[in-house]
Amino acid sequence: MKKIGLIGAGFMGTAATRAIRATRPNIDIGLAETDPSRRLAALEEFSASDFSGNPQDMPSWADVVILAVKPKELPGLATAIREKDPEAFNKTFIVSLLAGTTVATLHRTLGSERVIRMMPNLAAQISQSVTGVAFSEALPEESRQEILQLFSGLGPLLSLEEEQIHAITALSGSGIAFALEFIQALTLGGVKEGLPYGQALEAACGVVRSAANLVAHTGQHPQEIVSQVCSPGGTTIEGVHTLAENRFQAAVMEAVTRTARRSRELGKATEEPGK
Ligand SMILES: NC(=O)C1=CN([C@@H]2O[C@H](COP(=O)(O)OP(=O)(O)OC[C@H]3O[C@@H](n4cnc5c(N)ncnc54)[C@H](OP(=O)(O)O)[C@@H]3O)[C@@H](O)[C@H]2O)C=CC1
Ligand SMILES: O=C(O)[C@@H]1CCC=N1
Repeated sequence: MKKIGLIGAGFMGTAATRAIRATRPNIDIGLAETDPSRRLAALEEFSASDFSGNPQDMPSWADVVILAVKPKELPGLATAIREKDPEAFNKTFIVSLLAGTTVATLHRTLGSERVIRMMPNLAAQISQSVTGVAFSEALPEESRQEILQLFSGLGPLLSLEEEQIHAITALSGSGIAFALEFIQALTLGGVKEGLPYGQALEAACGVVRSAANLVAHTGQHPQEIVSQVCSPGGTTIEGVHTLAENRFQAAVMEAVTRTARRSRELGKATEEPGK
């Protein structure tokens, strides 16, 4: 695969394209973007070909087209392209990053079965996204492997049943924001206790990074490590008690559940545009 097309050079499309370019420096990139300043920035960053005025020509040019517009933009975009070339989307593989939008909706809206759903997060741009992948059943194994290889620069790719994409959206696509909220809260706590903001932020980032690394390197259950930190009658148990009193785990679990629910709602809305 030598050419990729990007429709929607916003936060996520750009992050994914950066990751692919990092592993394949010689790949050709084409893009279509309606926002003029984003278009210029992305054309420059990727030395890309501009398909913004003729997006219907992108699918026959690119080996893979990455769809990275907001879910509500999909019907208008697909109609505009298919009015000019009804077979456009059959000429390439389509990787959709759209939250909620199902493979079945993509089939129907694009008129092609050569579709793949991916749910990355913004850490793709540093090759550290945990990305859920669900393939159209019509896609042969060889094509699946080629796609996984092409997108390997985003970070770990998890092949999932399509229904599980809602969960990975909540945990990873959106979940990175929850982790960042925690980092910010930890930082502000440090500031309240007298640390300068910069040092508190550095400490908070370091602690969260090291906690994740400890779980990965030791293979221990997080709760086991927590119990090693909590000296009887010591400092940590005070903080752990405070988190429990404030229903910290329940709040995070509820955030994941409601986010997954919203992903399902977006899926329904793109199934039945206008609702
Ligand atoms: N942000 C994230 O962390 C993640 C996002 N996603 C998914 O990625 C998709 C993009 O999200 P995100 O990057 O945040 O959104 P952005 O709004 O940052 O980017 C989308 C871009 O697409 C442009 N656009 C809209 N319509 C068209 C069109 N017809 N042709 C070309 N360009 C168009 C928009 O321009 P304009 O502003 O002019 O409309 C905008 O610049 C969404 O579907 C989202 O669900 C998935 C995982 C994580
Ligand atoms: O908030 C959103 O809808 C998108 C999808 C996952 C992350 N951002």
